[in-house]
Amino acid sequence: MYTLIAFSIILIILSLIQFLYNKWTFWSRQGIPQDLSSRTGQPYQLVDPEAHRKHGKVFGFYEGLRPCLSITDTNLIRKVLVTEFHSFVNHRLLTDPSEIIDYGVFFARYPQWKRVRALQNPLFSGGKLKSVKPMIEQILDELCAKLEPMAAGAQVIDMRTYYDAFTFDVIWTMTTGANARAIQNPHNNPLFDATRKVFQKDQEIRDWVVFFLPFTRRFMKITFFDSKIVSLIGRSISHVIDERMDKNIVVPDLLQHLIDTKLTVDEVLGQSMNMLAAGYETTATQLCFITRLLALHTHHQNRLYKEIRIERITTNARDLDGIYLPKDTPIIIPIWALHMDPDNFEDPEQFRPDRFMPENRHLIKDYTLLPFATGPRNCIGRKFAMMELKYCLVKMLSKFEFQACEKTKCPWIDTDVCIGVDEKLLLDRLSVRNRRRLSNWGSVFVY
Ligand code: HEM
Repeated sequence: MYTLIAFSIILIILSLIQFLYNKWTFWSRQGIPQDLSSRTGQPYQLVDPEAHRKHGKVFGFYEGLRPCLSITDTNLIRKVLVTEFHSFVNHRLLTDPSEIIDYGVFFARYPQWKRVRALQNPLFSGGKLKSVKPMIEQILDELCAKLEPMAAGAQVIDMRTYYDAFTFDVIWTMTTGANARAIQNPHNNPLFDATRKVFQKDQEIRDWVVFFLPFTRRFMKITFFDSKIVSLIGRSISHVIDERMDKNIVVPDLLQHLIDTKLTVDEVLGQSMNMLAAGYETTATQLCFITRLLALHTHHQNRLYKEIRIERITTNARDLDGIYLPKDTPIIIPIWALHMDPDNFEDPEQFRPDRFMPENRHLIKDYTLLPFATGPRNCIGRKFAMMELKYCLVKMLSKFEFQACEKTKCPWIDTDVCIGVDEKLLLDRLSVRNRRRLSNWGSVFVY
């Protein structure tokens, strides 16, 4: 009897080893280098370039049992994002269909994605962008007015908060037609606070479950975004919709456009939340990043950037240049590793904005510079974000001078730039103080 039990246990253990061995050799069996180190909780901008330096431009890794492919090979990037787009239409499944944000264009799956994307493209046309310029200018004036007394008073401020407040006020006004007044009141503003928490709270357990044990999510009722926070944001947007319906108010903003396109209420809510999530933290992070670079390289102040990863999953099982990819395999295009590859940019860690000037554009190889991705599913807010960034920087630089101090760190060493999981972004600090020799100019010290 005991012999039988012992034999069964050994058999189960051996089968399990065989099963795991099969799963975790998926890439090596195809001759693709594989990275078995734990990549959990590590900032992408540190692990991605290092792994690509070690394994080359294509390597595989595993999230739990699921094989994922990371690529910086420009030929494969072209295929995934553009020429063979139909096989890689969808983003990775992070949200659950029960979550309202799942209706949003970022999370929507084909063919639903095609419909909601087409409905929203007109919102980012040249004419529409022109119409939101005065709104951005007004919010920028509020930002400068808030910072000016601080610049005059040698006060230490948390500049990350003010950039967050600026981009939040802009996107909230663009979405709902109402100014959330986060710049005026950044520390006691439940809506702003809730939205920041979506990005800054400790996401580790959620990430772990979503990435490694996706099948347990329903059973454990774990959502990718904190449901209490998301429902507070949802209630605020619903309130605006109800008020408009009741009072027959028509405001020419994103929300109205969505209501007019006859989307369901849940779809309207999902799109609005999506815009808020996609349009606020990304742009604020860029502003912090650029401000730090400018502070460290004062000679460039008169005259950008960091990113997230692009992720897609395979629509069906298929072959990509001889690499077999099962259905739903995540393909990761680590933008940071791509931009930091010396094959693409000479001395990538040197801040040389000249390389992006029009006269040098021809030196940039195709598919090596992808801050907003490319192809049919690129960033819908690209032009809007560029306009907002340029306006903000021009205005800030006309009023203030960013100065580095001994605490100023190089952004890619200090800042964890990955989206959604980063608490360290809060440490991005600026202190503002008056510099007499620059007469009425303030100086912004970047930590
Ligand atoms: C500097 C700021 C920004 C950066 C670096 C950025 C970057 C990106 C990237 C890399 C993607 C993924 C594209 C892909 O998977 O191929 C994306 C998607 C998206 N972005 Fe942005 N973005 C920024 C600002 C904005 C703003 C301001 C908005 C809205 C007003 C926005 C809305 C979106 C949406 C809705 C998507 C999903 C598009 C889709 O799936 O069809 N983004 N963004």
